[in-house]
Amino acid sequence: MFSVQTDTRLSLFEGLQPNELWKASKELGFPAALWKLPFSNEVKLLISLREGARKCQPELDKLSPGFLMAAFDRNGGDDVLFLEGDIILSFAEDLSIRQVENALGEEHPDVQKLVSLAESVSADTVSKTPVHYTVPGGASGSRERYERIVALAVAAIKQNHFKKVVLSRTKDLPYSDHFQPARAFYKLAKAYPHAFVSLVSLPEQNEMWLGASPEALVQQTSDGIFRTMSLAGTQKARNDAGDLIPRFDIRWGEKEIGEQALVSRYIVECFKKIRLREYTETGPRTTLAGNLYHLRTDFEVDTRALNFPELASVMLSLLHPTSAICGVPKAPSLDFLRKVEGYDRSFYSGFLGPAQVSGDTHLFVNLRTVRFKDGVATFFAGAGITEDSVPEREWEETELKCETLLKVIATEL
Ligand SMILES: C=C(O[C@H]1C=CC=C(C(=O)O)[C@@H]1O)C(=O)O
Repeated sequence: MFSVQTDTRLSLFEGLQPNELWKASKELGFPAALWKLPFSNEVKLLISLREGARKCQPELDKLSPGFLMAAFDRNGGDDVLFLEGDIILSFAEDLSIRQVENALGEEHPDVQKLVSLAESVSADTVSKTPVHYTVPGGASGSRERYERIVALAVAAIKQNHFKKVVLSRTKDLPYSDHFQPARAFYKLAKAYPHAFVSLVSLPEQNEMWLGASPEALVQQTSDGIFRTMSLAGTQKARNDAGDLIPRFDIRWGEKEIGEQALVSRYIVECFKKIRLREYTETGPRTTLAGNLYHLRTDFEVDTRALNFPELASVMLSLLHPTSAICGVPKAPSLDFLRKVEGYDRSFYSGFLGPAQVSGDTHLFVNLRTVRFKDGVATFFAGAGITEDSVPEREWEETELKCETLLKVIATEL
């Protein structure tokens, strides 16, 4: 187990706001991550006082506190990015600092540099002129391609190549120099209390990722409880008047029930592979994720009772990529994606989240996410294709998924 002398004095950081520290770390080229766990008001900011994120294997029980970020396609186990938790700050809802974990100490020159730059970033630099952007609707060039590959996938499923594949697409929009990522993060965190909201800056890649994920991949808390979930099946959560449809009025069709059952079965198969029978399974239940409802089943294991502390690492390597983002069976559906999807998903549908922060690990699937790079905001969304899929509806589903973020941050771009 890792042990570092951690400085927990508030003094140096007192009065600083997350957006000031965010901007300072970006300017200094330090990788950083800002996040909020589902149903929590506490926001955490992790800053890695190093030139880049290091690469590692996600052996969760052996890691020091940090933030992991993995691409969708790990090519049989490629390393994942690890943002070292040199400084981890916890902010209350009123943005005051609740806790500081500073592994380098207040005297460290990079810590001093960061704090003095953050102090000089005045909150008044926030642009007062709102940049309005009308989200374009209707058909785009890529709609045709997407619907064509959905039709191809349905044909492949009917020919028994696989049972399900999750096909994704992107949507590009420009963003202006006035764009304030930390402000967009707070808007999302407020709009989606149930989601894992995160903002990650990767200076080496010259990109930022903002997202509101509804799907936990692997969680392990300091009391030894391991959790994962199967999440699939999608329906609009609001009627045409914009009112939330009550959860209990939601009815699911055969397509969605089957699609989600495949994900649950996949998780159970992973447990079987390691001969683990002592898990609880709750669901499926209808769960809200932004502007959408999904079907969700929760799985839980007491790793202490089983004396199995490495379960989270083992399950991570078995689960990713799950059938909620790849397909069933995994190998032929992944092969189909690599050949047909036609673009690099990068970190979309990979996983990300804090590892060993206060003894807890919370890794989420990188869904409902947008990448900011070179003036282009790229939204990513996918839909589970089964033999009952209708290409037009799947496209519309991906539009709804893009809207999860767009609705909240369009005026910020
Ligand atoms: C692949 C995505 O969502 C997954 C998670 C929930 C429901 C899904 C679905 O209904 O297809 C997807 O499996 C995405 O948001 O890009």
